[in-house]
Amino acid sequence: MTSRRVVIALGGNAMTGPDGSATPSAQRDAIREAAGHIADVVAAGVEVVLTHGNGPQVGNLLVKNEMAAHVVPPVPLDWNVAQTQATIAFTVADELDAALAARGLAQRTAGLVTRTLVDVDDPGFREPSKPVGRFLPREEAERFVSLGQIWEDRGERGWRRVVASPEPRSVVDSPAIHALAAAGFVVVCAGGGGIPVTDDGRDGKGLRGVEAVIDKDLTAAILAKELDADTLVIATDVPNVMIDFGTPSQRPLGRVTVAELREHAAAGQFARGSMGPKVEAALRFVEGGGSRAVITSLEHIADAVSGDDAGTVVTA
Ligand SMILES: Nc1ncnc2c1ncn2[C@@H]1O[C@H](COP(=O)(O)OP(=O)(O)O)[C@@H](O)[C@H]1O
Ligand SMILES: NC(=O)OP(=O)(O)O
Repeated sequence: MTSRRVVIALGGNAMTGPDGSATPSAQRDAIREAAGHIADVVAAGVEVVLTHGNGPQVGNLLVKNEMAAHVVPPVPLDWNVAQTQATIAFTVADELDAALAARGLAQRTAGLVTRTLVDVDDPGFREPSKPVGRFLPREEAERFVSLGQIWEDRGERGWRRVVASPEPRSVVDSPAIHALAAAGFVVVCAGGGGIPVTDDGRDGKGLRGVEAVIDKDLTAAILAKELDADTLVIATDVPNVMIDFGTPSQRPLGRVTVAELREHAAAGQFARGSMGPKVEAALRFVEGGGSRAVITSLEHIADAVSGDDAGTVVTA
């Protein structure tokens, strides 16, 4: 099977190196590796629209802002999201253009600063849930909690700061993404779930950025639907979604229907803040009329696009 248009969502694991370090060189190396796999998909004749996470990067920018607040004016979180889109998109463009050229392809990459519409009264503003930035040991995290920040125990790797994360409603810049893809560009867009904007409370004066970080997998599901993609690929660091993850009875899910996967989700199989949103995004895309969604690791994405034998494949 060959797909006409595919949306690929790159997870943080694919962009920051094996230990989660977000140094420029670790990011560059990880993106170079990802670019090779994405170029293989393009080389198979598929139109690719690429989106990506920004959790580590936006959390780090937030810290820089706060630390330098007495020296230069701090900027709001939505500005930080925009800045991560720019940095990641240009890095992906460099690496992907090189990988495309190495495969003899004339196609080029275009990055687009992208806004995502959210509701101003979304409960996600009142109950922060999106993990960003670095992991810290509990004692260090508690120091920041005492300063008013919200941190959460993320298990083995330590504690992580969480910020507001409203539900994405629509991707404001979808028409521009569609135009660039139709013109033959591999488009990098809606990074970090998109810059959250609302159209409420401005008396018809247009959109306004709001301080939050949207889940990129949930935005990817909307983007794939709005672009009429036939497949949504969510690329992370595990080849399959697992049932009973991390226990002796763990087993990989291969092909699965939305009804089966909804049952597993309702039974609490998928962790909030990691596999949970990926599964939810896959379900929403297929339930919304998309033909299939695949959750798999980077090295399997070309196989996941060309057939049904790689990764966890969700169909109606
Ligand atoms: N049921 C599950 N099946 C597979 N992986 C799971 C499951 N539950 C939690 N995970 C964890 O989810 C991780 C992927 O989520 P996350 O780290 O947020 O990905 P990314 O940064 O690539 O978007 C895996 O590395 C794995 O540790
Ligand atoms: N914005 C977002 O979902 O980023 P991560 O995928 O890096 O968590």
